[in-house]
Amino acid sequence: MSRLLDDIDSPESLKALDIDQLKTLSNEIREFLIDNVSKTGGHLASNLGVVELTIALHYVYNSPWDKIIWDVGHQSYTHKILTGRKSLFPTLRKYGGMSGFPKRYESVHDCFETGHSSTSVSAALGMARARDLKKEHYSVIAVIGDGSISGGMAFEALNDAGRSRNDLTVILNDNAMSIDKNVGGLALYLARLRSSPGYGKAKRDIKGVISRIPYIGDSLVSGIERLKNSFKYIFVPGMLFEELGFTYIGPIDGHNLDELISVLRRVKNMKGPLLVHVVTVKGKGYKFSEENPERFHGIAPFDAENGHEETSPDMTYTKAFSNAMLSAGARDKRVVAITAAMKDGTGLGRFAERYPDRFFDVGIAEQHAVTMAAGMAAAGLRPVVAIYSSFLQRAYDQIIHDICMQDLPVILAIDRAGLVGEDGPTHHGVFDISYLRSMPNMCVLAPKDGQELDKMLQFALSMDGPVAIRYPKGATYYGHDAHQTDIDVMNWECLQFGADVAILAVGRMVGIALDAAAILKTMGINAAVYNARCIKPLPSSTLADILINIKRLVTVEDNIEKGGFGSSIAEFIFDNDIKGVDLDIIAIPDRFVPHGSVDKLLNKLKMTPQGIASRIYERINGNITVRNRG
Ligand SMILES: Cc1ncc(C[n+]2csc(CCOP(=O)(O)OP(=O)(O)O)c2C)c(N)n1
Ligand SMILES: CC(=O)[C@@H](O)[C@H](O)COP(=O)(O)O
Ligand SMILES: [Mg+2]
Repeated sequence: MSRLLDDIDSPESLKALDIDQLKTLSNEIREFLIDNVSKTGGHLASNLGVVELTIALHYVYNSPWDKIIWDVGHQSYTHKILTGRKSLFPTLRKYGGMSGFPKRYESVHDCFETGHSSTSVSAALGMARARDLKKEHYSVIAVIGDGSISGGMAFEALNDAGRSRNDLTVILNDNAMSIDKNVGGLALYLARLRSSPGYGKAKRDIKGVISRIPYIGDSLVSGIERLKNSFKYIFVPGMLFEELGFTYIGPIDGHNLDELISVLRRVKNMKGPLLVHVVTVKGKGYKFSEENPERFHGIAPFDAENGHEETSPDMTYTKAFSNAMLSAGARDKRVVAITAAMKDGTGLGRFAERYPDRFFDVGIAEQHAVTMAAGMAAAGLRPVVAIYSSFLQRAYDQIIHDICMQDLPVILAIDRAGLVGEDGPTHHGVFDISYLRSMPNMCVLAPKDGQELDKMLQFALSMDGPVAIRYPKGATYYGHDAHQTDIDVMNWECLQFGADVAILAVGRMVGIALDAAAILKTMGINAAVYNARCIKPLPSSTLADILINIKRLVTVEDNIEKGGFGSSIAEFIFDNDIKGVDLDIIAIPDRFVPHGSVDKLLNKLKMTPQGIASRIYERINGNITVRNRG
């Protein structure tokens, strides 16, 4: 049977449909999303929740003339379908395939790239101001979730936009969920709006609100009564958003296409900063994701019939951290755990259950999480802030100003360090070594396996200053079975002796370096391999000892080459005026790495055992121009 979806390849083709057809289309899109994401994996629940909203936006507005900005961008799949990318879904998040986030290179309809949360209102206000300065005429719409609107940047932007005279529409997609249940005062406030006993009051006060709208389309200006009757939705005065300077419209049922389209048609003609509050159900239309939106937020391939995911690895670094935190919490009552809306992603779920009083989910607020931890440390607690590497970039200044400058004992547990794979460049955690090692007082550690992670956490909790422990997404390393019970966290571990070259490897790259050394052996090259678990401070006497015997060093790290671990070795050689050393830094090159599986990306970057072995072989044999530009 033919589907309406088969003929939809642009917003124009959508506009040819009537409302009943749009409803049919929304069902077809849901089936399409479930079918495709079950095969590729991806952010299913958020996308199922915005099918009608996305249809209504493209039905009413004229993208790419009008600009639609998707906050985080993880919910942009229907937007991608409606803007001509349906056929690319089998390639979703695969190397060379379609990104899971808006990308300007993919489509003119992706007017602004996202991935990190809470950026859309700032970007939209920027576009609106540019439009007005250039005397152009188009609508700018930011679509932001109830989780993302709680982020500091979103508040800053609302504060600015609310007082501006610029025309701008913020669509608040409220599903009461971040990845987990949404937290904080704003979430409670939105819950009150949703249950809306204030409807009656709103209706009484509507006249006052309308009088504050600077301009309403011609047909409406004439009669407030007519407006009142024709708007089934509500203007609610005296609320937070109104006080900030926005005209608030809502709450609207985000799955009712008639209502959405009629509201957006009117909103399109209104002036000034507007906030349209749309209520949706995360995971809508698929039993398993409605029941369990957390699990279907970002999911690996799964069986669409029963919702079962492909099996995940037994022991990940995240699970090792989770275990280590349970033990740390039992040992020391001063240990507290903080997450910025990533409780399960960072493995803190079990700590939260076991020690609810010592667990803090602050919402999508990395800056606040870090400074709050500094406050806790200053007041005698031992805070562990677990944040993904790329999201921690948000808190760069807070780490310097609030933690390092006061030399406070805050532990940064940095998950998803290195390449994360399918989420791509917005999420790869490849900058943390560079920015953390430049901070005075900061100690930077990287475990090669789960056992070291545990020891590092214990060590960090015994320290009086800041410690960052960075570890990657995925299965822990098992290859090296000679586990030491007495790990000297501040020193490197020699895993293999060899006289021709010393490979100094960091974290996940240790196992890969050992495999590279095995390949080199078959090529007649004896490589020493060191687990460079302490990145800062460098264990200078160990490094100096290595350099007495071996003048050829290769560093291997899953961090950007500029300013990373390899750079610190170059600085050491330079600072100590050590002559005759050949240093090769194998790291992420100076460009953004696309999405794709971690294995595929490492392969492309020639950071696999074979790639590293070949590069070392060629360098030793005279061709020193080989770089990892893959
Ligand atoms: C700066 C930053 N921190 C954390 C995340 C991880 N993250 C992605 S989506 C999400 C929840 C967003 O909730 P909401 O905006 O309500 O969208 P929903 O998933 O409910 O549709 C979080 C915490 C992120 N992308 N960016
Ligand atoms: C959209 C977003 O930022 C998160 O959902 C992220 O994709 C989670 O990554 P993990 O799947 O590695 O937890
Ligand atoms: Mg939400």
